[in-house]
Amino acid sequence: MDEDRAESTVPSCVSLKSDHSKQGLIYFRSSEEIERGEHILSNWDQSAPPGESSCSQAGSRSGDAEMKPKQRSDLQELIEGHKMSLKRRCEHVTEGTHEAGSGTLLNKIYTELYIIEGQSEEVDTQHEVRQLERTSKKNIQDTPIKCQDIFKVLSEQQRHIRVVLTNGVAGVGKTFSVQKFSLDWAEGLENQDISLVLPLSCRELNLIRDEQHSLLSLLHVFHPTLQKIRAEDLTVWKLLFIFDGLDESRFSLDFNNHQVISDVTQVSSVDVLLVNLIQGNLLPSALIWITSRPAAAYQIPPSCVDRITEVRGFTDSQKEEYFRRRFSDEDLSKRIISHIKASRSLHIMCLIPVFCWITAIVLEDMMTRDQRGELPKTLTDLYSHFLRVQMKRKKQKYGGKQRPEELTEADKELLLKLGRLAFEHLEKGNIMFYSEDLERCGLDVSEVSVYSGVCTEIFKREIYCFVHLSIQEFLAAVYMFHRYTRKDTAVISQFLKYSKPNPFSEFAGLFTNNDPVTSLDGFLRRALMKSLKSKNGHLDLFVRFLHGLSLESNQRILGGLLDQTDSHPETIQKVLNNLKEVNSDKISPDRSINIFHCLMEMKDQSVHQEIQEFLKSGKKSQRRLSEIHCSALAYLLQMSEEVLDELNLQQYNTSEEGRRRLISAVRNCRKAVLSGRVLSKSHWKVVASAMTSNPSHLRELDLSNNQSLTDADVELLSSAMMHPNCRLETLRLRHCSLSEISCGSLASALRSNPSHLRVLELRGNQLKDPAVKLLCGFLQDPLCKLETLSQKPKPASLLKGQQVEQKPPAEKVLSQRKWWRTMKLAKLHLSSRDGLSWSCGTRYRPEEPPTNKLFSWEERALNLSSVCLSLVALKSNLSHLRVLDLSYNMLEDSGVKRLCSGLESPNCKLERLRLKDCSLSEISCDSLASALRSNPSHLRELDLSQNQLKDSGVKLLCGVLLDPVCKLETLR
Ligand SMILES: Nc1ncnc2c1ncn2[C@@H]1O[C@H](COP(=O)(O)OP(=O)(O)OP(=O)(O)O)[C@@H](O)[C@H]1O
Repeated sequence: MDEDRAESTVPSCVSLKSDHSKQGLIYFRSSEEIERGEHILSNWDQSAPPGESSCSQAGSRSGDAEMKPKQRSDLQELIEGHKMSLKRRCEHVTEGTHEAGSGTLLNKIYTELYIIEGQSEEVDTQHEVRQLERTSKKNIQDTPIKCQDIFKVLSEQQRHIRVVLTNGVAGVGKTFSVQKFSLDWAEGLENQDISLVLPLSCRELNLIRDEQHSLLSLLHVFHPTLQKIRAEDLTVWKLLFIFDGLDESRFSLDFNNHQVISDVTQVSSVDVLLVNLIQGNLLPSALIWITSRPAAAYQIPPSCVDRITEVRGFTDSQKEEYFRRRFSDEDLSKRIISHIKASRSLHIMCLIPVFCWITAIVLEDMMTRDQRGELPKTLTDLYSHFLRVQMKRKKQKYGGKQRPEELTEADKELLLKLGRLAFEHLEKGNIMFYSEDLERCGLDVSEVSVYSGVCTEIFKREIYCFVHLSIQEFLAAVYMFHRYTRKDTAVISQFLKYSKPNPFSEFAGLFTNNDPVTSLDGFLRRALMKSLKSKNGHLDLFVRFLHGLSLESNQRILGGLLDQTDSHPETIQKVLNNLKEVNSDKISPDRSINIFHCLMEMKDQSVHQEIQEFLKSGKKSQRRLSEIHCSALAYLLQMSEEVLDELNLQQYNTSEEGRRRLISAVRNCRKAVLSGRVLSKSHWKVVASAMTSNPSHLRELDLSNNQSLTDADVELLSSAMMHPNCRLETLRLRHCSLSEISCGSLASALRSNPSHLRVLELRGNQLKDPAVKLLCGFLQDPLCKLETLSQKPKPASLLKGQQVEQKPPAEKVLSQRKWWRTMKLAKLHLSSRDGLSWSCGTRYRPEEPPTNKLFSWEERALNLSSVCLSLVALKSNLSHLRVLDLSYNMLEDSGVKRLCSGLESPNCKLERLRLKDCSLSEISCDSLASALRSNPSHLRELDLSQNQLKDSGVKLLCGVLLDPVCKLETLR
């Protein structure tokens, strides 16, 4: 691929530009092709479907009419010449393993990719490998789209698609898709309504980022076959510009503040031309396709994009097809496929095509030449073999006296320099580097290219980066492990510096003056701790490899690159024990899962087997699980094809830390009960990611009794609720001490995404009026179909009496004011909600008797809110409220009077009203009587028991009962 790309790099283009005789060669084509070109051009001119492109209608005809026959045939020749050139560039791919110039045919190895419309969340913030582990399952809700249909309108809802943004992690097949699309077009197979497909790699555009160009001259530079194209041709043709690899661009796109350019001959910088093209100022009818790794895609404002797609890599069947296509030897491909299927981590990783390529290289080499060796089962095995095969190829290519497996000192030096580069940039989170960076690590750019057997396969051109992040991580681990074996204290302590000399730390003594280098188990333990503290997991794979490299068997594969270490069985056992016992409190459960992966890299299967047995056994709650068991279980549950019905942390017999480690499994369950735990931000982040993942299975979440839930945590969960992927229907937040700020967050979530949440339980939160008022906001939603509005009863004795009477007059005034404020709110908010059980009162719990004044004051405030909420529901013209139970609340007569204004509303369909023990007097009976008379048709049950109604009050009610229209059946 790189060799083919070279044809389009500036140096080669420049030489073609200055030597026009070469163009004659390039433009050579057969007469059939010219004929076909004529046909295509006239076809497009006359029959482009209406609405496909404004330029294809108006522009082409006017241009066509004015065109002289000679001009026309020149243009057709130009298009045909471009097609031939593009075909030549795209039909071969060089995947690194091939000798220069002998690329494989793209069509031979190209395997259909799984591309979807839309994109998954999180992809940019999480480590890509772990991301893949999670997204490896196909989502039935995804809309797959074929590469060649990327600009096609596929449903009636869609309008003309002009700008497409395709996301995808490194090595997932974005460039291959671009190449396949271009080849199919150039061969006349697909998308023939497009006159010119113009791929422009962002990596190559970097080379002219300091130059000034017009769009026309830019095309001349990168597509020399189009030298003769004129400005007016560009405006009448249907063009497709493909900007491949936005993440590699070194220019920044400013969509807000830039020079507006609408003329293809106007000169400016590349970034300005790009922005104008994307915004449609320049060639508004041209189609634009941008591909990018997700982390860079944010540069394009969503308003400019008509369709987002994501290349997800290979599905399980596509993985198999890849290997079948790759090897003509059927038996070999069968053996490779069955080996991959037998190893879960390899199988998951093969979701990424570039990983399939690495696997194919290694397994082909081992299965065809080296029949004796054990086939790789872990990632460290595989990557060690990958490096070995690369070195072997280099030897075969350049010759040498020693056996291909043996490394010369120069080889070792080069690999370790590469390792240093990989390591230093990994620490900084960099995946791309420039020649200055190479030089800093003692790497000479020309030296790198001489070692093409190793380096051209590892590096891409121009800007340097490793073919895949995992290769960078592997080389970095090799480097760090080598430093460890050489007792390089400076580098090691620099790396592990976060917990340097603390005499009380668990690592005390590891770095003493007398013994400056740690033991293997101490070194690995500290590296693990460092990776566990990483926010985004950028050292996860690196530390997995470090553990894998501690095994002698892996060191051997690398043919003397690493000095043998103190890896005798006792030390290894110590490392394994450390992994099983490491304390990862306050660490993200996702990070903790990596501890289990480290065990697997060290080929310790015990924990995995024990958890498999645990899953098979029926007595799950009896078996005691250690923390590492919990991480393994969390991983297996998360990866399971089956979605778990319920994850209830309380049901597992383990420590608190063990329970916290299980939280990652929340991503693959329908109901999660995480109540009563002390959880930190990292845990809530996992819950939020479960709510927003694609697909999100979570329907019910019980977080009750989580006193550690902060406002920031509620905000995090609320914004997850606003996410379009979130399908949460029930959220229980009982006794979480929610503040007004938290209620504000919840309210805005409910308002912005009202369609899924049916049940919100806030009981026991001592919410005050302002908090309830905030929550009232979501009742405005016309979709809301509230059916039950209830406050949990509390013993009357606790609310009656002195506390209320003791309330100072000032508080009473305040209460009145609050009341009126909320009353106003009631007029504003007309709403209802289906199936939503609303409880916002405090529930009496014997262990917390409300003895202080504040408690009763809060109770009172709550009652006011309850009345308001009731009014809102009762008066709503969409009201579905049938049962209203406000028993045991200090409503008093004034509260009932206001409530009755709701009952009198013609919209009110209330059937049961319960006002038991609400401190009501005969005055309330008067209000209720007139309400019942004015709206007598619905109320069937009225409970006024345990109130001081007196005879006069009962008499008033009896008057209503005599009314023939009264439907009241039960009066208590
Ligand atoms: N559809 C495919 N069929 C066969 N092999 C593929 C396919 N897609 C990708 N590959 C393999 O994966 C490698 C990487 O693919 P590609 O360069 O297209 O990835 P990318 O998404 O552009 O990555 P990056 O973001 O790193 O540029 C290719 O060199 C090839 O070996």
